[in-house]
Amino acid sequence: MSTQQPTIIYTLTDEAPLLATSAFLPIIRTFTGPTGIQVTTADISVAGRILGEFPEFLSEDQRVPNTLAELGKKTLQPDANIIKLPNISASQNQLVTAIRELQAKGYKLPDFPEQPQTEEEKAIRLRYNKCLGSAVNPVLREGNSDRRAPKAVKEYARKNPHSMAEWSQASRSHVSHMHAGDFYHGEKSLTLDRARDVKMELITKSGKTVILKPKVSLLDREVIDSMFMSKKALVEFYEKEIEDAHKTGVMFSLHVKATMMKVSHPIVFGHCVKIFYKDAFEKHAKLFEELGVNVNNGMANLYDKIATLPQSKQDEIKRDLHACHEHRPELAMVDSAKGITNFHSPNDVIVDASMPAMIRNGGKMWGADGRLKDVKAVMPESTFARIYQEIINFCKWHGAFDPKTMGTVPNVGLMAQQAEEYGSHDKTFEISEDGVANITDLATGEVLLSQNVEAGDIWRMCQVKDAAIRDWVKLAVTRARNSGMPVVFWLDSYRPHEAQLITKVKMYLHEHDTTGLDIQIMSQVRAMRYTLERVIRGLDTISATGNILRDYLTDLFPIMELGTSAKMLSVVPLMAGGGMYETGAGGSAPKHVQQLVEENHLRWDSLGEFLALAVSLEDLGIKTGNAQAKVLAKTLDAATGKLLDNNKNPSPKTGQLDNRGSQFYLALYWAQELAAQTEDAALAAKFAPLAKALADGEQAIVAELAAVQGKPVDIGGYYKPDFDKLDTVMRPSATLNAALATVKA
Ligand SMILES: NC(=O)C1=CN([C@@H]2O[C@H](COP(=O)(O)OP(=O)(O)OC[C@H]3O[C@@H](n4cnc5c(N)ncnc54)[C@H](OP(=O)(O)O)[C@@H]3O)[C@@H](O)[C@H]2O)C=CC1
Ligand SMILES: O=C(O)CCC(=O)C(=O)O
Ligand SMILES: [Mg+2]
Repeated sequence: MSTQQPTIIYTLTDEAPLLATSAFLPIIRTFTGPTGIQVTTADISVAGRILGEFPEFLSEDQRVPNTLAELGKKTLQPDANIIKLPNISASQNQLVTAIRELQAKGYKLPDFPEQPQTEEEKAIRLRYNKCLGSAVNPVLREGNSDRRAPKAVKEYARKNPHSMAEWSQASRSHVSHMHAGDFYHGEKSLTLDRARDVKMELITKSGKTVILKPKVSLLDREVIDSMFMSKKALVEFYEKEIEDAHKTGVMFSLHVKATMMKVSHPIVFGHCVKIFYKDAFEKHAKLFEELGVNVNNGMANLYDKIATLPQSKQDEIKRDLHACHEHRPELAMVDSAKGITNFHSPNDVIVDASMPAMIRNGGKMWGADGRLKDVKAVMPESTFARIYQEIINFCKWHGAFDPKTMGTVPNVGLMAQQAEEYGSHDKTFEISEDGVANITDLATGEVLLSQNVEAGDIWRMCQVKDAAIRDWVKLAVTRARNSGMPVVFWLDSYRPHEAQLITKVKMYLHEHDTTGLDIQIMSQVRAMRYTLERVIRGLDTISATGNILRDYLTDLFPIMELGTSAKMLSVVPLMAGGGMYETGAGGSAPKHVQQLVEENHLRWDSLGEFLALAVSLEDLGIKTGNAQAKVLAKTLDAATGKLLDNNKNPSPKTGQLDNRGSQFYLALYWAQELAAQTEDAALAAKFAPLAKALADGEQAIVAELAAVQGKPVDIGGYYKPDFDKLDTVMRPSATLNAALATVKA
């Protein structure tokens, strides 16, 4: 990107956010056009990433560049200004479906090798693996995370509180986690004394050396961890908890993050399914192996694989699976109407969103009969699960939170430079044989960290670079200073990794003037308790956390405070000087696409996009000295405030104002704000006619947008929709389109 023109890069992602973009980009360009700010796009959708990975299989005109890699490079340049919408972190099932859709569209991609045998298949599988799970965020997040509810949004939530179910002290809901044998209990950690290249190797009991990762280059003062999850302990834990739920008559649910922990959590998930249906799996072990059933990809995989069998055999397997339910607890449902359970796919229940939803529902999840019930929430790894038990205890005692009065909990999260779990994907292994797992210095042969492991254990290495930690501490201090809020670092001195972080946090705090600031370090459970005690008193507290708690808390608190994390401001100040502005903290909500396709109503709330665009413009204004960008930012913020005040956000119900209507109101208010401001007379003059046209056309536009609803629409694909069709569907108001077209750059 050699252009001198100030540029914002807007990402094209998947599902609902992409749909919203089809309508919003033309609006953005209408407003930025006269100021010379360029808005370019970068396609990082799962379909785009697949195509970018396999150019040699495609015809010339089908080829696309590896946009994600290019955008990753851009994040390392000081002028980067990126608006990042949520993208699919694909499960294997989603990836396979996306590949099939692309193949059906004429892209001659190789099939996804589920069980690669030949070298060629293994190579293809490795390339497809790059598109699996959380494959985008670790590449782009070259900075730490600053997520908060903007003042106007918090005020709006106070005035228009969302519904919160009641909590009863008699609730039987609780969290179950391991007390031994999990990553927490087996963790070892150290800070490097100098830059080193290391390897990860397994020395088996039988005397073999298996090199699992030949080389990892580590920097001076980097923190590394070696940890493992014992398969034996995990399986025993599941047996015990499933039995406990059955005996005590409470519903069972499993909460993992198979997208972000894309190697370890599908395995953790798969063991649970196999234990739950143990009898059926034992009986059909040989057949399942022949069929290549892999329930790490959920029960959906099993049903898919047995579909090729004769009907009588299929019926027998289904009967045997059903029979297991006789002596197993009731399972929480993802979709009780369609009979989809918690075990259907590992990505269906993603802990950051699923636990807050449960807590908001008074500690309940849906049962097979379509009723809300108390539930045992199983999160095997104890490291972070304990925070949820603490908040459940709190709700049982104090009742549900009150959005009208509760304080806010912004987050400053450590995630830069593939920090912690983000960097672990290629350093996580399922151990093949009993032995010793070592992280060994390549040059000296010195064993830095060593673990005794057994076959089936999951062993992984995480790392955090010193510069990332230093930047995180700086960001926390800056946020404390700018907001006047206290900061709590959620760090547990009993956890080896966090003990290393505590030393560094204390050291780097000395680099800042912290006079008058309230900065504390507390273990996670204490931090939760302390924060909640303040929350119910209406007091605000910044949480400074590692990567996983960043993810968990930035859904948990927004969902309590605002009803959704979609309304969060989510900034990534890039360490190289640029900025990435994420929209909300939520995902891509597949249900939303279904509703659009069936009923032509898009419930997706683009408030996150509006907030992100305003800070992106402001940053551009400051860094390039473009005064008009600043005016655009200020007026957009005011327009967003007005949108909230006037309740013009989308409704989930078909027939009412949807995403497109909400965007129309934003455009109207933005144009009015621009016309009314006095800082830039040229801009005021440019947008006055648009403000008038939109105000005059309000009734017609809203009617045109409403008229299309209630009927199915065709967008030409799920993973790779047809952009022309999208344009037609997402921009159905001729009056609005004509008004926008009158503004000339
Ligand atoms: N930054 C990123 O790129 C992220 C990507 N993801 C990906 O998103 C997908 C779905 O994840 P999931 O855990 O279900 O999380 P989601 O946040 O997509 O969904 C949870 C629920 O939150 C509500 N919601 C979230 N955002 C909005 C919005 N802008 N407008 C209206 N409602 C919203 C919806 O509730 P309701 O339907 O009740 O309105 C939705 O069903 C996965 O592929 C996941 O990997 C997830 C998190 C972050
Ligand atoms: O990278 C991911 O998949 C996690 C995304 C997410 O949920 C978040 O950043 O809040
Ligand atoms: Mg999240």
